[in-house]
Amino acid sequence: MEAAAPRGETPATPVGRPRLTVLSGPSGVGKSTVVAHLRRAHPELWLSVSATTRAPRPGERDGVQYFFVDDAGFDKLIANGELLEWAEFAGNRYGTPRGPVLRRLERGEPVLLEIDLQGARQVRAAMPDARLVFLAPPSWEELVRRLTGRGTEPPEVIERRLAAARVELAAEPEFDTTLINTSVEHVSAELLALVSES
Ligand SMILES: Nc1ncnc2c1ncn2[C@@H]1O[C@H](COP(=O)(O)OP(=O)(O)OP(=O)(O)O)[C@@H](O)[C@H]1O
Ligand SMILES: Nc1nc2c(ncn2[C@@H]2O[C@H](COP(=O)(O)O)[C@@H](O)[C@H]2O)c(=O)[nH]1
Repeated sequence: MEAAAPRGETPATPVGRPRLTVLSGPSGVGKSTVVAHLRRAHPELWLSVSATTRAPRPGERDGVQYFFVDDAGFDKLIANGELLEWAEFAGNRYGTPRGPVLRRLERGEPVLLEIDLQGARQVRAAMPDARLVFLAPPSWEELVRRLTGRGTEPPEVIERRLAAARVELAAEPEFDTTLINTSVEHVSAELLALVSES
């Protein structure tokens, strides 16, 4: 839900100004699937490409899904202040390159980030105007089915991701809006409406 500005105060985001939307939610809920569906229909919608120390999955390409870097490369990004936010998630580090995000916001273009809960919290602290959207599964059983069915992680990594998922699900009230990913088509349309509205 959107917090109303206290009486007599200007809302944090002036009407008509595009802003930063953060999509978060437990691993396997369908964030990438929903964003990919949305961007097939709206290729003009810009999604930040994160840096990560995770190894590429089959089919993933450097600079497309992620910028794949080693630990030393990630350390350098942090040391140089090049990340808007970063977090360790299930044994790997992930971070949002700061420059491209700020340049687009300065040009008045909407920005979409797909990041974990820790990152969402950092963005909220740094950019209070950001809209935080939580993507929730229809049920815990369905989340486990999706994460396992994706077939991209070994069982011990799935366990770590499910442990993180319990923490992320408990943090849902921190978000401005919750969307339930029952249907990719339906939830993509809901997300588009949120990203497009100012
Ligand atoms: N609405 C849906 N109904 C059924 N399956 C879905 C739905 N949305 C996504 N999936 C499937 O769930 C699996 C996980 O989706 P996806 O990889 O997009 O999740 P994610 O939230 O991006 O995960 P991660 O945070 O680990 O990157 C995929 O196999 C995808 O096809
Ligand atoms: N805090 C950040 N989290 C990020 C970023 N990019 C992706 N993520 C999140 O990491 C997990 C795992 O992703 P996966 O591709 O290994 O499945 C997931 O929740 C992503 O949303 C980032 O830049 N910062």
